[in-house]
Amino acid sequence: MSKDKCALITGATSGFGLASARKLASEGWDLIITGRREERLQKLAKELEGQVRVFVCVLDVRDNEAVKEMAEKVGSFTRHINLLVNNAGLALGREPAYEAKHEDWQTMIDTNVTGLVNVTHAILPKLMQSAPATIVNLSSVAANWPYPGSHVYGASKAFVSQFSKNLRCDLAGKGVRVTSLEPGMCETEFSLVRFGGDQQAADKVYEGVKAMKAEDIADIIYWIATQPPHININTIEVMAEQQAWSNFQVVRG
Ligand SMILES: NC(=O)C1=CN([C@@H]2O[C@H](COP(=O)(O)OP(=O)(O)OC[C@H]3O[C@@H](n4cnc5c(N)ncnc54)[C@H](OP(=O)(O)O)[C@@H]3O)[C@@H](O)[C@H]2O)C=CC1
Ligand SMILES: O=CCS(=O)(=O)O
Repeated sequence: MSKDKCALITGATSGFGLASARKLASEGWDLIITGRREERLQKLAKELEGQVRVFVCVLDVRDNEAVKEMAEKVGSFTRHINLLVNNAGLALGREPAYEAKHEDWQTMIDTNVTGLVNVTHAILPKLMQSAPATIVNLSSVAANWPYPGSHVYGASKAFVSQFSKNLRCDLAGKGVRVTSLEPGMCETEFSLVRFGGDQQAADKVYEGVKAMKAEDIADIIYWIATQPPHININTIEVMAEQQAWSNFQVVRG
């Protein structure tokens, strides 16, 4: 069994999770990669196995029984988990609340809130046994700043940010750091998923903007995880240089 550092990444099939897997592998970290799309996980494992040990686990974070099973199974791969990247998540839709589908709201809550809680609860004992360790929770600028069409997505990320701070309170002095990472616009499959597979609508989001890339976020995650053990990065909000806040809207009668 390896004594090297080991990271568990949820949502490693795309975007931040995929880029983080590559970054961490290039730095010698063993990996537990999870997500629902098995083919992508196997392809990634093949790519990285020359560099580090990789454990593949097909997992829907919404299914708490499956999450608990995964936490059991990883015991055969590693005795320690030094980094949990709680990354699996999604937005669905950009229409106003009164046109949104209830089903989409439920899926965002089930994934971004319940899924993240499921994984944290199952893996926390292993992180504590492995201290020093780090949890990086993928929140969003949408947790901090309202915008039209963000309704449940932004609210689910506000949960992630506050949960991160509350976890910090309980874990202080126990060697497990917690960071709420709050990125703005990043070009990944995020918008493609948000717009139900409409590539044109997704491309429009990034038109004329040098958006951040998944690799930028992976570098930040790696930096957070490799701070000296006595330092906790509480929150990082990060945006593309071309993105900033806008003014209040006024609806005139
Ligand atoms: N891109 C952006 O602009 C920003 C994104 N974020 C957040 O960062 C995180 C990653 O997003 P990003 O990489 O951009 O998006 P992607 O769509 O590229 O990746 C999302 C990942 O989440 C996984 N996922 C989604 N639902 C589930 C589920 N039920 N169970 C397990 N895995 C799941 C997907 O895997 P699979 O489908 O195979 O299960 C995929 O690997 C998300 O939480 C997102 O909200 C935050 C701020 C900005
Ligand atoms: O979390 C994603 C960033 S945004 O689309 O809400 O600005």
